[in-house]
Amino acid sequence: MLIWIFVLCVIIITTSVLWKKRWLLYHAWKIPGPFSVPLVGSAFLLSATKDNFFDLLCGKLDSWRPVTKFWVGSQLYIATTRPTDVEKILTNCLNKSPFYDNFNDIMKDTLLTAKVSIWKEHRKMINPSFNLKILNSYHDIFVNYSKEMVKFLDDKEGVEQTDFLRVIWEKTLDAALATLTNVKPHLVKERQRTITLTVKFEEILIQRFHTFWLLIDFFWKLSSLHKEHKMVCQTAHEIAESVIAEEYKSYESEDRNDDTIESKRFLPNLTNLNRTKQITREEILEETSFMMMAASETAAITINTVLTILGIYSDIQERVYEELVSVVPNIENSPTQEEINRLDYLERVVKETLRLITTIPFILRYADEDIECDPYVFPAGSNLLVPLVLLHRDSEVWPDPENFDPDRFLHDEVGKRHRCSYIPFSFGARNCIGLKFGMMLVKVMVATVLRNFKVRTVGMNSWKDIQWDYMVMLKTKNSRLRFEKRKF
Ligand code: HEM
Repeated sequence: MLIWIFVLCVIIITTSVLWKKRWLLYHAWKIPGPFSVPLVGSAFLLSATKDNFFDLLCGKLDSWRPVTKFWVGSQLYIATTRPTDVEKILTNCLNKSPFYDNFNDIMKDTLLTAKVSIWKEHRKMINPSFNLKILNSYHDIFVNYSKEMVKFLDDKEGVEQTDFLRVIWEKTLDAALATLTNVKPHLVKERQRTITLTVKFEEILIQRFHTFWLLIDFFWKLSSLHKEHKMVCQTAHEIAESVIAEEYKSYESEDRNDDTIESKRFLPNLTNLNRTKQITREEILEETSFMMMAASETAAITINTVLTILGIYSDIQERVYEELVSVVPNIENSPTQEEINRLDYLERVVKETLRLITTIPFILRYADEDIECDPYVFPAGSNLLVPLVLLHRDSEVWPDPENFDPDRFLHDEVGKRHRCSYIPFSFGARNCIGLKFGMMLVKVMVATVLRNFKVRTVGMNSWKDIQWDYMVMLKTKNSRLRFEKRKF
């Protein structure tokens, strides 16, 4: 008897779940996709170690392109590499996928993760701090931290750099603090630990994703990894709190003038808005913690990848150097903002690097409503995966896509492509707020290093020899760089 009651309950629950999801299932059914089994979906096709997950995911999505659906448990994922679909998704779906909830312990209601209602308010408050006038005032600060990198390399000339990313990251973190806040970086105790903690946070998440029982919340919360994760998040917040405390101190000690450019920077601006109760201190803490990481890590990774690529393709590096010498003839002079803007070839090199090796290779949105992408409907309730890295390597858009060729970004070539065929900073209202900041910082740092040094990548002949560490961002794993001082 009991067994029959149990079977009946299972049938009732399954039918009611299927009934609730009938539209999702109906539209999903029409979209092509790999084999999937009840409860697990197609997740077993994506099971891999952390070392080969990125290649496996790219390989599978590539073989299922241009549009595919797959199930991970009860969650429907739809991936597309058609630029027209991508434009619709990034314009209409501003909410992030529930996948981003994994970051909630360290950054809950931040620009990256917040639900659209909170995001809209925060973005409106933060946008003015990224206008061109304010960004232009950062140029000299970026130059100063670039010179520190040159000084570091002068002291270590000829020494093989096996973790140059860390060296760059320390400089980009200081540059972010010196520009986005009014705090002098050296006053922030243990700021270098932020980097160690960020790396640890990412490692813990990777370990969680690759241990299937840790994906179940109940087991995750009982695990020692979760305890470690909590400790990392707490310490990261303490460091961000110390930045905010310094900001408040400088706020109180100086004669206030709210019309200066300095008062419009990211943190001073939020501190002002806190006085008028438009944002809480808790929200400022979350946003600051995330912004420092977003600004410093993405830029550092991009600079490291550009240098690694130029170390491999020495002919391209020589062209960058020739351009640098013609635009900034006197090595004693730091490049001015106007000179940096004239480095067209360097800009094309950075863009081509971000095409082939997209720092953030995937983004995920959530469909709150049905999105029509002829002949399919991406139904409300699905997770929409935009594989930027595959979009950027689509042979129908990019002839010989695996060839590193900066001239793809010559003005006339750009005009021939769909505007969503190249979007390393995402697209639409929820794109990267730091696009211009990031491009400026990357160009200034790379230009300053290459004006002084020739870089060589040890043991690699092609970008395909680079191995990758993937967790949200794509970092080089095996890059060994050697710097030789240029003779003048
Ligand atoms: C230099 C290389 C950079 C790249 C390739 C990059 C790329 C991206 C991408 C693809 C997104 C969308 C992420 C998603 O939707 O999941 C994003 C978002 C974001 N980025 Fe960047 N970024 C860079 C630098 C920066 C810098 C320097 C800052 C800060 C100064 C920054 C701040 C942000 C913020 C706050 C968001 C969330 C925006 C929102 O949802 O409103 N990024 N970035």
